[in-house]
This record gives sequence, C-alpha cells and structure tokens, in this order.
Amino acid sequence: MTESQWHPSEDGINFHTRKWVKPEDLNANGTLFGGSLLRWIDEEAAIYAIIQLGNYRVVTKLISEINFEASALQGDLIEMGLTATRFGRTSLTMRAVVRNMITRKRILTIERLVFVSVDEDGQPKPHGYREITYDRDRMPREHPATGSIRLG
Ligand SMILES: CCCCCCCCCCCCCCCC(=O)SCCNC(=O)CCNC(=O)[C@H](O)C(C)(C)COP(=O)(O)OP(=O)(O)OC[C@H]1O[C@@H](n2cnc3c(N)ncnc32)[C@H](O)[C@@H]1OP(=O)(O)O
Repeated sequence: MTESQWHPSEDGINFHTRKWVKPEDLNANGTLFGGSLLRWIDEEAAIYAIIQLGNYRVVTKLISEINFEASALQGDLIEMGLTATRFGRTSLTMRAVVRNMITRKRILTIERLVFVSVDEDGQPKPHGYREITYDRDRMPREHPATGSIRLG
C-alpha cells in the first residue's frame, strides 16, 4: 500500500480500534505474535457481531484463510477494521483488515469471519437483520451478567 492510498477507511472498512504493540505481544523473533492479533480480531468481531445482530450470544463459527502480509514491532500502533459482508438467517459474515499505523503497511486480511447468533441453549437463532447499522440501535439492553435486570 502506498502512502497516497492510505485513508481512514479502505474497501468500505472503517478502522475503529487501535492497539499499541507491547512486549507481551511479541513472538521469539521480536515481532507481533500472530496469536495475539487473532485474539484481538476475534474479540473485535464478537463486539461488532453483537452490535449488528442485537444479541450478546454470538459464537465464532469460521475464520477463513488468514493472509499475514507484514508485521509489527514493539511500540508500533496497529488499527483493526471490520465490515459485514453478508447477513445470513442466523449468521453474519465479516471481512477484517489490520494495518500498521507506523509503517503504513497492511498487516493482514481475513476474507471471511462467520459468527452465529445463538439462543440460551447455544442453538442458532435467526437475527432478522439484512443490513449494516452504523448506530447503536440494536445494542442488547439486558446484560448477561445481570440476567433479567434491564439497563437504562
Ligand atoms: C448491554 C449488553 C452488553 C452485552 C455485552 C456482552 C458481552 C459478552 C461478549 C461475549 C462475546 C462472546 C464471543 C464468543 C466468541 C467465542 O469464543 S465462541 C467459541 C468458539 N465457537 C464455538 O464454540 C462455536 C461452536 N459451534 C457451535 O456451537 C455450532 O456449530 C453453531 C455455531 C451453534 C452452529 O451450529 P450448526 O449446527 O452448524 O448450525 P447450522 O444451522 O447448520 O448453521 C448455522 C449458521 O452457520 C452457518 N455455517 C455453518 N457452518 C458453516 C461453515 N462451515 N462456514 C460458514 N458458515 C457456516 C450456516 O450457514 C448457518 O448460517 P445461516 O444460513 O443461518 O445464516
């Protein structure tokens, strides 16, 4: 990616979450550990799916081929972006891109992350949505830790 192609968004993906690469995120070569990155992406995707599907019970179903294009070093800042690419009946498919804000290189792309909305028994539950929301209108208003106590 050249400097002139560097934009706040890329292929419809907005980059919201930034991470600072710390010593505990490094592998034995002193570069960003892929496992740390995948943990961050899985968490980011879970939050995105909760916001899109209006259900805090979502599970990771599938993570497609991961293309590691460049790395990051201690002290680098990275940014993660996701966008929904397909709303199924119970599933949501997302595309992920991670970029290095210092080197301006793309670190990875994942073409398909599939999450499934489930019910209290862990069975697939239809979510009823077809399009991306850019608001917080589908946010669940009942917290899993507080059971039936409804928030504000
Ligand atoms: C104020 C409130 C704040 C709230 C604040 C909450 C904070 C709280 C955060 C918690 C966040 C948790 C985030 C956890 C993230 C994990 O860590 S989840 C752990 C890892 N994942 C798992 O353990 C899932 C294990 N798998 C399963 O349980 C079952 O496979 C599933 C997911 C229930 C699906 O069951 P299934 O029998 O495959 O169901 P099936 O009906 O055949 O398929 C369901 C959907 O998946 C699709 N699918 C199935 N297989 C595939 C495949 N191979 N490829 C693509 N799609 C597939 C189907 O096409 C279908 O999609 P739709 O056509 O309905 O859209």
